[in-house]
Amino acid sequence: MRDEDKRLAAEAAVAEVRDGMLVGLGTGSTVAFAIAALIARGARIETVATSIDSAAKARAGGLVVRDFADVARVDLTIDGADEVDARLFAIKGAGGAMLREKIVAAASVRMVVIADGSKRVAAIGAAKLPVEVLPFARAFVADRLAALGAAVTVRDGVTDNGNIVLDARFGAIPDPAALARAIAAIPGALGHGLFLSQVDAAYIADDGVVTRLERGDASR
Ligand SMILES: O=C[C@H](O)[C@H](O)[C@H](O)COP(=O)(O)O
Repeated sequence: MRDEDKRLAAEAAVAEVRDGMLVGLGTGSTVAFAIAALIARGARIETVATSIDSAAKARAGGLVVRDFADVARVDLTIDGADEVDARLFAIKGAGGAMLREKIVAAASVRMVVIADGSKRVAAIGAAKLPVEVLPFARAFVADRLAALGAAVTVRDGVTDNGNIVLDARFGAIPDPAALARAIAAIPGALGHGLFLSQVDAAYIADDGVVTRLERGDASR
């Protein structure tokens, strides 16, 4: 059922895609359904990808994937999330792609999140918050994150950028904007999974029913 909901959310977001667009492809199991839907539709688009994995999936289906290093503006990005709340605050990065995802989101005219209902929360903060860290700065950044109140673990492996990920568990995040600023100010912390301003809309599917949350929509 969860996979079916991921697929429904992905297809709802893909309905926003128009021929000629440059589309940002996020990363993860939900985005895989969006990539599959774009391929199945034969969409006449170009894409940029936020991970090696998403680029490979898109190219395997015949989509054009441009090098983001040559791109400054993306029309629409579709990405997953680990948690999303009614403010359209999200935590991302369980798959370690949050640094590239945030850059592509920032370059995007519109960014939509797709998720099954398990990702919808009253207030983000229970999920681990991933922080991409220059390997040189591992212990220093871990210490600073602990000083901010997190239980910190070092993730195995490296990101597509060759860096490491520290997972910071805060349990709750009463002031997400202050935390985002504090983490961004740590030298060696290259990016983190708090998305507070980037998400314009979210398609969330719960037991076969897709709900769209739109930024600025008072009915949320
Ligand atoms: O780094 C990974 C990304 O932020 C994903 O978009 C996020 O973790 C959601 O992934 P999934 O759709 O597999 O739950």
